[in-house]
Amino acid sequence: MDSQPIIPEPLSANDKNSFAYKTLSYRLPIIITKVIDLLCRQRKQIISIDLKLPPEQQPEAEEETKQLIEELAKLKYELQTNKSIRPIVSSSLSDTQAWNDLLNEEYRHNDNVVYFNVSWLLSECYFYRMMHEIFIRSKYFQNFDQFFTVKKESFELCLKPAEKLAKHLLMLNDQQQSSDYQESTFTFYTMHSLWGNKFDLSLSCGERKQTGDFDFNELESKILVNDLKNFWSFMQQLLSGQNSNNNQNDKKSYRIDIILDNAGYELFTDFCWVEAMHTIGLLPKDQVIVHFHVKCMPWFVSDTMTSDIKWLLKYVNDTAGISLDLKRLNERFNENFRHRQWLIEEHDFWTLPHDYAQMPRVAPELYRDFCHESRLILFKGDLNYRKLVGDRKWNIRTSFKQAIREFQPKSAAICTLRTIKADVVVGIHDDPVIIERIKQFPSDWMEIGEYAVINFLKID
Ligand SMILES: O=P(O)(O)OC[C@H]1O[C@](O)(CO)[C@@H](O)[C@@H]1O
Repeated sequence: MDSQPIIPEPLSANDKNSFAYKTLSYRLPIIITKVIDLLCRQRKQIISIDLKLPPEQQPEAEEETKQLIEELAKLKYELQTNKSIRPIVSSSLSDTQAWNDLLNEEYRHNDNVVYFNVSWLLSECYFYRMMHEIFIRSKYFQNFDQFFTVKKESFELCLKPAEKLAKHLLMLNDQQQSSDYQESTFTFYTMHSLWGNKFDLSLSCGERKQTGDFDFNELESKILVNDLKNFWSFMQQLLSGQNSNNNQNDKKSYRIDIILDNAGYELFTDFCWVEAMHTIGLLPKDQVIVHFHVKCMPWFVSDTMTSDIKWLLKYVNDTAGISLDLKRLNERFNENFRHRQWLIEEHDFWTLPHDYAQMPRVAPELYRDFCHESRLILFKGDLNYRKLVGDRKWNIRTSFKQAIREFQPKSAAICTLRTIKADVVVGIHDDPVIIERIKQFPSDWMEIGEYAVINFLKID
């Protein structure tokens, strides 16, 4: 009899030794306290500068902040006292039905649906969704992004490395397309995009700690699964496949998808990755369309929304004192969007707590596009990785292919670039050297964002 692979249970804060437990007990309360604090201290600036409300509406909006603070404090209390996770009642958002469907499913299987007794994915996503609900229900704060200030300040701290990278990119030689040159450039920009994932502001509870200066030689040994070579071979095949197609009418005939993670410096490195690949001829601009997938609400503190992309482009363009190189590169990004070579896509799926193995069932149109239209799906960051592998208690030796289960888009390659910030990792080969090394790591090595994985998979 064929034995089915055993699917381990999801991570949950019901385990007091888990990072999920720490997250719900300590990190999320700190994050929401900072939002409350922001509304207390900066409500006047938020109302007049961020929301640009006319003077006659400002007193009423200021009054409304009291209500918001009360509701945020209540949400924090409900989390800390392990209250029930209830259906979403009054939202005007398009994801409400999907949320309530999945919660109803949860009530059927679980007779105690409270924060510390559901999967970590469900409790953490629900928390951010309910925080957003508070603002959505308000009169004046519906478009307020409670994390905008920290995202903005975090990028401002990285201007120097951004300028340096821009300078490098502008000097790339678009004529010199030898394979060695392409490979070393590909590696350099992939490393930037990978380690750019350290710029998440949720792990640091909103503290801006990173500076952007990375020593890639030193960091190489911290990449525990490194499928970069396979990723590189695929990029070459992609190009040669296109080149062998002599039919000029087939130009612009393929797309790639990047499931973005954090705004600010990580987003900038992601744009640099694509622009560098365009420049050295690996992703020729006249043949590829890049779909950037963003979140449609403030999410896990620093996740990218459409407004963050617009802010970045405008900020670099408008701010005096920023280097000419960075401004010129930014103009190229702008042009890519203007010419629709780069597209921004929003979908509710990315802010639902679903494991990506459920995508074929719950977001069939998205999955269909991935299967039929896309050549490469690049997943950035920790949360995307958690969702790909179902946020389950996998043995670290489990293969990536097994861990992603039903998420197997035919014809597209999948790549993840992730710094490890949650206690789930797969694909660590039985290499005794790596296993020995891991034994020497600090006990919280999966929680600190100091180690990384690059998984690459092409399903044929
Ligand atoms: O921005 P990323 O890389 O998805 O990280 C998200 C963060 O959220 C969590 O997944 C949960 O809080 C952390 O483990 C991680 O720090």
